[in-house]
Amino acid sequence: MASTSTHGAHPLIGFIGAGNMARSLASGLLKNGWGKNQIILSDPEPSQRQAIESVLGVKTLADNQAVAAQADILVLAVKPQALGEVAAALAPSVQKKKPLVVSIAAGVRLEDLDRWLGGGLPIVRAMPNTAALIGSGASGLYANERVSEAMRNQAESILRAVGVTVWLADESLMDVVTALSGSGPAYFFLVMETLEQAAIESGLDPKQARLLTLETAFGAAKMALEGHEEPSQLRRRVTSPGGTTEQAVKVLEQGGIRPLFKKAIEAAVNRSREIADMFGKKA
Ligand SMILES: NC(=O)C1=CN([C@@H]2O[C@H](COP(=O)(O)OP(=O)(O)OC[C@H]3O[C@@H](n4cnc5c(N)ncnc54)[C@H](OP(=O)(O)O)[C@@H]3O)[C@@H](O)[C@H]2O)C=CC1
Ligand SMILES: O=C(O)[C@@H]1CCC=N1
Repeated sequence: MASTSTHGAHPLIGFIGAGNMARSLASGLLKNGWGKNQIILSDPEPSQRQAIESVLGVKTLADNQAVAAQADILVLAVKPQALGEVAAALAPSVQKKKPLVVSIAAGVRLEDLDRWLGGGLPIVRAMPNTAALIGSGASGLYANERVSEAMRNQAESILRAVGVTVWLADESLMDVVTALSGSGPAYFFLVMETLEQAAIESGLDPKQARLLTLETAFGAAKMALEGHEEPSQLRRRVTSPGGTTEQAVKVLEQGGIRPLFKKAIEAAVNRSREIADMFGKKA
């Protein structure tokens, strides 16, 4: 096994749960110079483990405790509803090993996770998004007070392997990040679906409608990311006075696109809080 040093230069990173997110992160780490022998994953499903071993070439185990007993950094990547039970079972191992814990579970607060794990641990909470699968993710991070500067850098380097990261000033902002960038890909997919369908209904060939929709979304995102101008300014540049865009944007504004998105974000924020309360009540 790679290293026995705690948080040393070549730490061993263990993933509990080897689903989509854990695989994306492990794959991102490998592309960013981590060695295959620095990564280990546990998952109950044999076919899942076999697939990971053959695709990524990293070790997998069925036993969560065996991973937790050796990992310097332990990434918890099971579904939020499973985390209470999984974390409580890991408590003896993590209390002995004292790893840096990184949780990517949506809506599980640090305080609850720390309690399930037996208390006193350095924990970073992260909210990535599905674009981590292709290395274009965006994550919010928040650390508890036991996380040192070096540990923050370690946690950040894991999430940065699959995209950009921002540190939050307050844990409650995780709910906003979940609503914005965690759920956000779904909003853009919905807009793509809607535009494509409208173009088809206006007579365009479906394949052409798909291609033009996706390339338009990509081109707009790329221009905005280049950062030479604000998105509002870029929008104004497309909107010729008396032209076509002006009419479409007017319909969207009059239809309440801004208050509608505001309401959508608020609904997601509220649900994130509800989920946190629901899981937090579990012993
Ligand atoms: N998907 C997304 O867009 C985002 C997800 N997240 C968070 O990431 C986490 C993982 O999500 P995702 O990868 O999508 O989900 P997946 O369902 O793909 O991954 C979870 C994995 O955990 C395994 N698992 C279940 N029970 C246990 C157990 N007791 N011990 C070890 N492993 C277990 C599952 O196995 P099996 O399939 O056999 O049950 C599965 O392989 C979640 O907490 C989610 O909130 C965060 C941001 C965005
Ligand atoms: O919809 C959800 O609850 C999760 C969290 C962010 C993305 N998917």
